[in-house]
Amino acid sequence: MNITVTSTRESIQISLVQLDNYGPWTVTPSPRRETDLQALQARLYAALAEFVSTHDGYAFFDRFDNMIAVTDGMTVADHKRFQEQVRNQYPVTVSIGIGVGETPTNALGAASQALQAEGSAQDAERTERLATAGSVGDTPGLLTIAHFDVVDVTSEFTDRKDAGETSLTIQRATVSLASYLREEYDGVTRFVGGDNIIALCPSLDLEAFEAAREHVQATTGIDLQVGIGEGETPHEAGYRAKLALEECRETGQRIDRVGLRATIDR
Ligand SMILES: Nc1nc2c(ncn2[C@@H]2O[C@H](COP(=O)(O)OP(=O)(O)OP(=O)(O)O)[C@@H](O)[C@H]2O)c(=O)[nH]1
Repeated sequence: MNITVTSTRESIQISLVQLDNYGPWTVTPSPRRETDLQALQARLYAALAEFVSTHDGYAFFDRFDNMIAVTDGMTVADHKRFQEQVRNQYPVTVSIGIGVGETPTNALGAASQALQAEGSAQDAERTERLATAGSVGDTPGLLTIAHFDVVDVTSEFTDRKDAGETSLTIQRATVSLASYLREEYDGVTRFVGGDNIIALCPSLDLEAFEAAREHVQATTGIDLQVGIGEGETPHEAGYRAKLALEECRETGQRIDRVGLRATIDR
């Protein structure tokens, strides 16, 4: 195990990006071909990921019609630019709730409530709303990101087991971890592809991450390893988490943390 780095963050900013009136659109004038909808959703997610990346943010596809981004430092004007980009390039528009909270769960809850106050996701009159809760664009301090993955997924699952069974196994691990971190620590946790699960967390000690790992092992039998990173932006924190995860892979330890001593040059 690596050294404990103590850091605090007073707040985190999370944006909830919601496609406007998407449900009715998918069946108007008649149900649209499913693969066309899948391609559109994938492109919109790619657009969001690339947009927040230019501001060193993080993005999660969530349910695709509702996407989440960690947008610390991004202003209302930045979000409006993304709305304009979607309007100009796609056959749909998006509304956005921006929430600032003391914990990831609080921030996402605040973003949700701000957006819900603007009207229903299936209200044809609610178009391109941008609602805020808290001091947007002003979240100084350090952010914590934990990047989990399944130990040896390739040799234990991908190369040996039925792909359907493997997928369900990863989903079970995700639900177990996400529920635990939300209930215990107000974390927001999402599957990001492969065997990777990323958690936005308050500043926690290493014992908390070990407890989360043990919970997943006890409830699903899945052995997770986790890299934890801190930084002033989601990218910085997430990149350090990746460096820490690499350390786990090299050493065989299950938890590693990379603090600010690791400089980020990419
Ligand atoms: N989104 C995302 N996917 C990744 C990342 N790293 C690996 N993957 C995906 O996860 C899959 C498994 O890769 P690994 O986790 O390296 O494989 P492993 O067999 O579990 O090996 P160890 O992690 O060393 O235990 C790959 O096929 C990739 O699709 C990452 O940083 N982000």
